[in-house]
Amino acid sequence: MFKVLVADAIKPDGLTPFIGREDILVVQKTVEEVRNELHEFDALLVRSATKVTDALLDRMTSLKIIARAGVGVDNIDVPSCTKRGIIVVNAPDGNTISTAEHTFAMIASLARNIPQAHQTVKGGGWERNRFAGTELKGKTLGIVGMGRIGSELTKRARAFQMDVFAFDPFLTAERAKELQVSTGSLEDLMAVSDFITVHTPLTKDTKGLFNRETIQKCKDGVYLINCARGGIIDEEALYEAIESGKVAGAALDVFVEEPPVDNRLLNLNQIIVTPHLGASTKEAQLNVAKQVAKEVVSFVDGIPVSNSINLPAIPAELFNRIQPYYQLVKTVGSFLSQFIQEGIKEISVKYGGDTFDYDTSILTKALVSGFFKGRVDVNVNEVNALLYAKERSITIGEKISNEAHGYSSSVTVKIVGETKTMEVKATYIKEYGPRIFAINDFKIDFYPEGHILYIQHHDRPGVIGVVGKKLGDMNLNIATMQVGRKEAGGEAIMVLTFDEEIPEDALSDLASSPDLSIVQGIELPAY
Ligand SMILES: NC(=O)c1ccc[n+]([C@@H]2O[C@H](COP(=O)([O-])OP(=O)(O)OC[C@H]3O[C@@H](n4cnc5c(N)ncnc54)[C@H](O)[C@@H]3O)[C@@H](O)[C@H]2O)c1
Ligand SMILES: O=C(O)CC[C@@H](O)C(=O)O
Repeated sequence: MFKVLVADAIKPDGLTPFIGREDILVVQKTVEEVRNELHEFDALLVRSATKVTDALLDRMTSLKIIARAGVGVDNIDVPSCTKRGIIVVNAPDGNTISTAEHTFAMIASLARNIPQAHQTVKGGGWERNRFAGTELKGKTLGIVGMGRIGSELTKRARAFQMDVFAFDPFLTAERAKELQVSTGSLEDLMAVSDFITVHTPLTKDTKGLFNRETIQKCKDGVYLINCARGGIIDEEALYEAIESGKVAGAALDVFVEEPPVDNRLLNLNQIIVTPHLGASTKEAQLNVAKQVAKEVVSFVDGIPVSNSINLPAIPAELFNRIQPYYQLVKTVGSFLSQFIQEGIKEISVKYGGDTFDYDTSILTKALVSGFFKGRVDVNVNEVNALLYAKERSITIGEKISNEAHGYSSSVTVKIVGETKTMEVKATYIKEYGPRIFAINDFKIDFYPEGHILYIQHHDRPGVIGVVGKKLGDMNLNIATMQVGRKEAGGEAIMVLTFDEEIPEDALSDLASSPDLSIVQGIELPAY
């Protein structure tokens, strides 16, 4: 049973993708409520309340996937998840419209002092002069961060006849033209904008982007809006700038500490605030809950997730195309791993032929994870495979070439160990399935699945008979057998498959035969 912990307030209507799945158990409780069963959960669904720290991950030993019902993953220790092979997914576009609408509501409220006026009237006041505002028409809105929310905001600004000036280092001239916005540096934006709103993630570059020094570069009487993450506008600097009159007002949906405790900004009339409500609409919450629940279901079904933070995205159509090689490289990794039982220095792969016209890094990650699976007792998968190898100073090489060795496509995988080097060539043939067609330059052709016996021997009459007799005496039935050699009378190999696992004593008995130089049992997963 795959156990999912829904730890934060995630809309139950959004959990419909789990309905009818008898293999998935969904538990809606906080981390505290299930503190003694944390090790049992395979998936964790959160919003921003649950802090997914390294310490929590230590206790969730079965965790395979964390889904954030929203955009920002700053409440999740993503590097620690990556190290542990835990996939982190989010719901990047489910709350875009709601957050853009909320931001625009904040801009309009600031311009017309609506929250302050509302409060005064409710208190019996009627101060029309005090709350006179400013028109948005003809004013410049500076948008820092022109991603999903920033881009949506431009449409709302245009409807109010505002000019938009954008700053985003990743915004192309073509996209800016499409969005009908002027662009320039952050300083240019500060110099021309009457209202400035930030829509970036909180990173080391964006933390304190608006600080004592940079705020001084803004127009006098500017309005600042933050509906992204607390800290992008430095809270102390903002307080001082409002007190001095440099900033006319600010709207904050987010704070460095949430909820804000003893925050002086809350004492200022020029500040309007909401309690991190950007994404809090029924539509956004339904969208994000559905998106992340679908991701978890895909994960359970072995379909690649679409919005992973620590894995490359693979569209379903591409995955269907690469799937045969995805599984093949894992199998080849496992095959080689069972041969080379010593320290590894290098794993390299060459992709040959026309199948590989896409980013093959996911295949390389699958290969490396296939190599380590079963070899080490930590969870090595596509999320952490390259990091795991790097931490152990194992060089990973990847090349694309035209050479497919007579097939339409093939992969060549080489492992360099402390004392041994081994190379396998494999392909996938439609309707025949996967084939290993060369091992260390021995030509061979077999289906890499199940219980396999690899034997290396000298090519001379009678050796095959010796092997057959020994196996017969042990009552082991050979399912298939392939032989390969480089030249007559030289070294040769046999690859035999069996319907059942080859017992250890059978392997040691064969290994004691002077005719056989290598005897290796190999277990591979079924296709
Ligand atoms: N208040 C809320 O409830 C709420 C809801 C949703 C999202 N958010 C926040 O809003 C942020 C933006 O969301 P989004 O969906 O638009 O994300 P996005 O990834 O689509 O856009 C972020 C943009 O920021 C840009 N950027 C990154 N660093 C920058 C820098 N130093 N200077 C300028 N631009 C920079 C990126 O190029 C990108 O275009 C999220 O990171 C999240 O933290 C808040
Ligand atoms: O869960 C929420 O309501 C906040 C979501 C928001 O901050 C986000 O990053 O998507």
